[in-house]
Amino acid sequence: MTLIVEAKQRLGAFSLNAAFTSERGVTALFGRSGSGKTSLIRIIAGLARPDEGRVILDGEALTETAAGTFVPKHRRRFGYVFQEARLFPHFSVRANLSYGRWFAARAARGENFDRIVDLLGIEPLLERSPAKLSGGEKQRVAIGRALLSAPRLLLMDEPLAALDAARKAEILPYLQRLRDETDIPIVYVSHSITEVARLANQVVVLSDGKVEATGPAVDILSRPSAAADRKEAGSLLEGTVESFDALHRLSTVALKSCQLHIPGAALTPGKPVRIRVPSRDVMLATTRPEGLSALNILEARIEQMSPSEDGTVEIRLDCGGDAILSRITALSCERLDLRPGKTVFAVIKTVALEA
Ligand SMILES: Nc1ncnc2c1ncn2[C@@H]1O[C@H](COP(=O)(O)OP(=O)(O)OP(=O)(O)O)[C@@H](O)[C@H]1O
Repeated sequence: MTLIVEAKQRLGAFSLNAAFTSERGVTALFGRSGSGKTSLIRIIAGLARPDEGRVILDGEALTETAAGTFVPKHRRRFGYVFQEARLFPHFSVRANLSYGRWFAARAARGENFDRIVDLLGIEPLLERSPAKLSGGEKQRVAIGRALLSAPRLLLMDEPLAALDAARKAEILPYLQRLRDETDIPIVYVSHSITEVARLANQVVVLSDGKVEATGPAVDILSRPSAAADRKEAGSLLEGTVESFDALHRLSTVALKSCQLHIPGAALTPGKPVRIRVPSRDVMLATTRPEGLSALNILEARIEQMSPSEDGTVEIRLDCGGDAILSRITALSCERLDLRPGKTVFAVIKTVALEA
């Protein structure tokens, strides 16, 4: 799959001028409120025409202003999931799902139903009415309905934004399965770094209508500028689960050349995982600390130090090939005489890790 998007559009005082290409998996359109994410996804969907630009999916021009091409929304065979589920209130869940299937190309109907119901865990909900579903359950049904239309591309605009943290956590694993077990490409709009870190293969960062950065999620999200909110800044690491200690509910994850211990969820040995390490949860020591409750103490080399005006310094560490960010005060930097090239020990609060 190759999706090429180029779009210029004036919307009142706002001007969108963005282009990206995506190859597979989940492409996240990420940026703060008002950066142009929804305007761009509307152009991809065929809900809006750009003043200038093109949307090409696998060589087929769906929008191409230079040639006067514009395939209307309903003929693009895309699936949509919005912030609110928009289910038909008088239909059961099963009937809502069948509505999606009705739009599928004839060949794609039928065999998919059970697989999608199973993928999203909605079998027990089939005979209920939408009014009797939680927000998270509704959203899973909406995703199922979109999938049953056998879309060539799935567009998701802040699908978790209306849900509380517990419901978000409940849905994220289903979205990961969707990414890993189907081959439908997804364009996913979000302003949440946590969601993007969990789901995205590729990230397109939008800022004031323009593409500020684009590339693999692991590269883009580990940049200090990726986080709109300083509290969210951190690094994204990829590793493989080595083992799970059931007694202590602790998983061991192998990174490039070191290990991290992660509490909580039973991770499956052999599986790839992502771990986000917020920079404010990484402390530094110049000698290996002893008698400390932290389980993750990694030897690292200081690569780069970027002081901020607020009296803190962001320090980029090389931990045996993996980049980890730490934010500490300028005073601590001075006291520890930190500088690029120096060997330090990164103390990472284990509870802060999420796979
Ligand atoms: N039809 C329009 N006329 C004038 N201005 C518009 C129109 N549509 C969008 N805008 C403006 O364009 C900018 C980008 O809006 P857009 O909804 O694309 O941002 P967003 O990144 O999706 O934001 P959010 O996360 O808040 O939904 C905003 O400043 C918005 O006010």
